[in-house]
Amino acid sequence: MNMFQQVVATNDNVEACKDVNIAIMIAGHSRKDGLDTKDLMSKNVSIYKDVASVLEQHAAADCKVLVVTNPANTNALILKDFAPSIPEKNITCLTRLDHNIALSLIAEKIKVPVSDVKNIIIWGNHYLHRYPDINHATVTIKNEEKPVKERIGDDHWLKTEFITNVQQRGSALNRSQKAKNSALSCASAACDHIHDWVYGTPKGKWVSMGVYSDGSYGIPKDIIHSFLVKCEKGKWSIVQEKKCIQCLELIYAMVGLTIDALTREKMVLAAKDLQEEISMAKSCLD
Ligand SMILES: NC(=O)c1ccc[n+]([C@@H]2O[C@H](COP(=O)([O-])OP(=O)(O)OC[C@H]3O[C@@H](n4cnc5c(N)ncnc54)[C@H](O)[C@@H]3O)[C@@H](O)[C@H]2O)c1
Repeated sequence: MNMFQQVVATNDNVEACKDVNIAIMIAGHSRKDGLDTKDLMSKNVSIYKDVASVLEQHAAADCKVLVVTNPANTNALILKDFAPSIPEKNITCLTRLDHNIALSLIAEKIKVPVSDVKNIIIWGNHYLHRYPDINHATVTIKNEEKPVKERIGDDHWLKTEFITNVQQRGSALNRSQKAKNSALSCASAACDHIHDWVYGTPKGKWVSMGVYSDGSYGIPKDIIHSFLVKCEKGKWSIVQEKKCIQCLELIYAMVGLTIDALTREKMVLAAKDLQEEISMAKSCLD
């Protein structure tokens, strides 16, 4: 059944937010407007402060929010601060574009379709220090699932060119396509984010989403940080770090992921970068 009914184009925030179940927030300025970081931030966080209360008052009670506008993690946090009655679980930001870029670079390197690669993680902020972690990623070739690291076998490339490419690909797209910038791949990533959030992620597969930190992996609490999540029945949950659990009376099992020293170092850097960005954003609102 085709659920699409109509498009309403409006510059009235109340009309735009009325009864919406899914809000994809793309309003704002981008670097192509020639703004420096502080000016861009100041303009965009003010937009998010203003729109937060409109969304809180007029959107559907269960509205799922995806913030795309940069600085995406921080705008999402500002939106939450100024819309306190929207549940934390309902406010997210887009890091799926970085996730998709990382998948495609790996697929290109191994020469397989992107759909054969899974479980890359983007940690941190949708900005300079976002960190693509391939330690748990796998590629399936002829029905055989193997670690990406093993298939690539070029540790130097993974630790250098690959990381830099993921971190800089968005701005490279902006430079190369000028006015069109990364809009199409960004739109496609936003669809992926909402699709998986609403319909769920397949068993054994996770995706990257900017979500409220509960302190998992030692990431500071109460910031919006990119984690690996799985989604089920319209809800996301963070895939947890390796720990020992009691599964039967006297039987213990190790579940979750292990984090290596390099990833831990990059995660700390990404979280620090994000906390500095949040302080700068809050100073713009004072
Ligand atoms: N998170 C990501 O992965 C990702 C990827 C690409 C772009 N982005 C960001 O998304 C944002 C949008 O990018 P774009 O290329 O579509 O920019 P754009 O300039 O083409 O579109 C932004 C739109 O927002 C509108 N706008 C400006 N102020 C507004 C306000 N106060 N209320 C309502 N609308 C307003 C503008 O008129 C414009 O139409 C930028 O901040 C960009 O950096 C994020």
